[in-house]
Amino acid sequence: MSHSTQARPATAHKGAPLKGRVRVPGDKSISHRAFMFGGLASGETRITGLLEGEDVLRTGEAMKAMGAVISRTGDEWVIQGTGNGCLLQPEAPLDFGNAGTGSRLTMGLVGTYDMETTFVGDASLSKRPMARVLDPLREMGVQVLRAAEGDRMPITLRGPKHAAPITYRVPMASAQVKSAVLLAGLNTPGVTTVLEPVMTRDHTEKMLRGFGAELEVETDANGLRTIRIQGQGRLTGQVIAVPGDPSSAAFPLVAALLVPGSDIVIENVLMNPTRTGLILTLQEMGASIDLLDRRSAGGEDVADLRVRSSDLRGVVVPPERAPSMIDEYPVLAVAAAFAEGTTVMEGLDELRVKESDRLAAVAAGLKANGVECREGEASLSVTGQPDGKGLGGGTVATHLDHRIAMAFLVMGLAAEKAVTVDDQTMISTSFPEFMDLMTGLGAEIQTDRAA
Ligand SMILES: O=C(O)C1=C[C@@H](OP(=O)(O)O)[C@@H](O)[C@H](O)C1
Ligand SMILES: C=C(OP(=O)(O)O)C(=O)O
Repeated sequence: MSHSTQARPATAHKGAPLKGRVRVPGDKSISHRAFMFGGLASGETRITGLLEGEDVLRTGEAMKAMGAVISRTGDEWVIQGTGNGCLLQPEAPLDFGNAGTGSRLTMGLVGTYDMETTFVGDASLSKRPMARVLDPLREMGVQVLRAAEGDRMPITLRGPKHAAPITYRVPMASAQVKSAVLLAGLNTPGVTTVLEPVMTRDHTEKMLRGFGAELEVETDANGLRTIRIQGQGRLTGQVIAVPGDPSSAAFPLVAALLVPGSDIVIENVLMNPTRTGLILTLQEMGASIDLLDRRSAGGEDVADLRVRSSDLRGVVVPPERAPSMIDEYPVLAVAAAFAEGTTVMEGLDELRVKESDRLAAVAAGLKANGVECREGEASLSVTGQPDGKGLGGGTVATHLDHRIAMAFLVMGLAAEKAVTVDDQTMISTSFPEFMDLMTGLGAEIQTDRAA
């Protein structure tokens, strides 16, 4: 298992303005799905721009363990898929490391196969709730042979001889749960239906269609989405260019807003409307973010983002916006720490079950660095200090959570005193180039000796 590696702290200091043009790595959600659907389809899938973060690479390893042939040639990843309905029983447990998306989607993907599959993960993933995926799978006939208390990993699934299609209303705003049910439907005869009351990222729907699945979506007047997938259809290999991840772009973006005199461009960022809540919120706060050269690439909207340092003011972020910026709250809270007035964020219940309890981790990190904030059950309010005076000087506990580490390193670039995070190793799960990219823009971040 990977994360027995020693913790490596890092410290960020206030310094010169950030300048330059950068590209962030490929979108994590699309990269996971590209490996999965390519591994399942008939024929060859070729992927450029794939995120080569640990989370995604583990999905690739899992697909290999079930029969896909995956190789990297130059900048391209090439997959020979197993062909529809032909996944093989893996010989060893599938180790998903830190990745909720990889593990939950794969449970859906393989759960309805007539085979036994074991899922393991690191200390963070082993604490995360899996009942949200196991419950609908049970309804489809999947047996959970083993699970730790409260339906947590390690988990062993045994697929049924004949899976049954279901209609499932997703009880929380979660693209992972929606996707797991749709993927289970792929190997189930008949039509599997997912009802989604609150729209979440739609990469599964879009990409499955692109691979040739028979999938239809209807949205009613109240915004309820009905997604129907015809089981046992045929997926065919595709050519995929993965756009830059807006959830990774968020870190250099907020850093450039906060460090006076900064002016940067982040190229080729995914602008799918289910992912742009942070940009909208920051613009409401007064951020100078220009979307340059908006274009369509591989069925997705992308743009180059020009970001200039800006004076921010506090806003109220409505709960219904949460799904479109769910992974961006830690760095938004950091932006709010430098805004005039108070920023109120609501509808954050899902933050409690990410790689860490992000609501608690963010509040503790802000307090350790002199920021006034209040943590509610599912809300956070942060009162800012526009010039960063008096802020910083603390060490933040990251709890194996990449986004907590990156968010607080961004804070250190603008606070009066340096900010230290207790461990930067997890950053490689989603953004291995983070340190190089940030220091290339002029940021002062030092890696400290192993703790
Ligand atoms: O489907 C996906 O690719 C993801 C969905 C989100 O999780 P939830 O579905 O748990 O909200 C998000 O936090 C995660 O980083 C990626
Ligand atoms: C929540 C995240 O990922 P996952 O659920 O895939 O671990 C994230 O990347 O912020």
